[in-house]
Amino acid sequence: MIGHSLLPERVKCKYQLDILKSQTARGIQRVLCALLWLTYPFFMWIPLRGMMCLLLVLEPQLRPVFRSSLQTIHYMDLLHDKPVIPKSKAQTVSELPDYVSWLASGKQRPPVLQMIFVKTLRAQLRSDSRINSIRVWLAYPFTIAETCAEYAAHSLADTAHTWRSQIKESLLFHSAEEAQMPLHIGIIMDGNRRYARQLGQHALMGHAKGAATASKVLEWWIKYLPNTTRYASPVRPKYLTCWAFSSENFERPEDERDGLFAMMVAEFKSLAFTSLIHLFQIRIRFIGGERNRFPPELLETMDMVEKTTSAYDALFLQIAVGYGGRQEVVSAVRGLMARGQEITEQSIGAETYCAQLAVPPVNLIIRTSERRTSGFFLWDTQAAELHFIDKLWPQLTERDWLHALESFSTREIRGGR
Ligand SMILES: CC(C)=CCC/C(C)=C/CC/C(C)=C/COP(=O)(O)OP(=O)(O)O
Repeated sequence: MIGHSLLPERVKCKYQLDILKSQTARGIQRVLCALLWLTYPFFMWIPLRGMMCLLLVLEPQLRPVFRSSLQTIHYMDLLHDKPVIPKSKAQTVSELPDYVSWLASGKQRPPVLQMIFVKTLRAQLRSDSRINSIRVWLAYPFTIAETCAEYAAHSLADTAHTWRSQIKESLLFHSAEEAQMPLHIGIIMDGNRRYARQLGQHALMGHAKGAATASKVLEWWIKYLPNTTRYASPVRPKYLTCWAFSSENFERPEDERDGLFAMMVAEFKSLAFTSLIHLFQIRIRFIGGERNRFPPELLETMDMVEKTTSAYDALFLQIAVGYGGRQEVVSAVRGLMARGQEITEQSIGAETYCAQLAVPPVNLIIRTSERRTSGFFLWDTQAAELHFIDKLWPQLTERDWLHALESFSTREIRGGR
């Protein structure tokens, strides 16, 4: 429990995370939860709606107890002991179903019982008469059956998917020669809003799903890194850069922008407490400009994450926020002019974010949903290979990631020679 030891004492005792260490306590906890969820519809006759809404609001706080994973810290604002909820103007009762969807759109698929609860509650919140409430109650067994069937189908699909990936992985990485792998991968995450729009949801729901995909990508990056745990040859540092927020994104509607800021705070804090980061000694750094346009809380969080991982040097994760390719070149040139230095290819090249952080130029850019680079590492991508995926970012799968690596491994890279 690496992440657990990093949590502040105040948080550890308040959220009783140590209960998760005991198998028996966890078992009892689960039985109690199951009893609660199963008996809850029978209390329908009592005006429980208010209490259920309260439960919903408390849910992010209860999540650490219900979920046996430190990923739960994901939505917690650890510094202030409160759940992180995307800000939306005047949250009224009529908007609660959206909030329910947001809760259900966490990083991982919620446990089956919780899902049944969310579905029933959503139907109840929509029911405007006693007759409709009774209908929801009568439909309860069907909701259970439907959700269980959905979960079974998902588990089967997941198993098939894992097998497929494992076969593909063994073909790629266990061949006689070592596969040609990119040293530095750059990712442009695109399509979150379109994904939400397709589902008739708020843009922030798309971003929440996008953030979940970003953490899966981190896992895949590590999982398929050759020369780490599986290979005997010496470990070479590897680099991953994710473009999370561009200079243009500042112009998004206020509620979306503020929601994105809140989500980034939660995501970045969660990164600092993710075991993977500490196990694989990943150093996290933020690149980009226009820091004065970010809220102080986000700046503090970025600072905290950089400090927490500053001693690591095995793998390097760069997160671009407030980044624009032209802005990067302009600020490099301005820096040179301010110091009275000559403007040459070499001098500009030495001023880019990559050069400043001693990160090699990008070898592979992966972008979803669009076929352009939008100025991503304008200066440092001259020799980069491009891989476009015709899917929206939240739809990216492990198979797509493997396919990108496989495609890179088969390219003939001559670097202009
Ligand atoms: C840990 C980590 C890296 C977290 C990042 C959080 C995250 C997912 C940020 C992405 C935000 C963004 C502007 C995506 C682009 O989709 P879009 O809104 O432009 O979608 P559209 O093309 O459909 O409009």
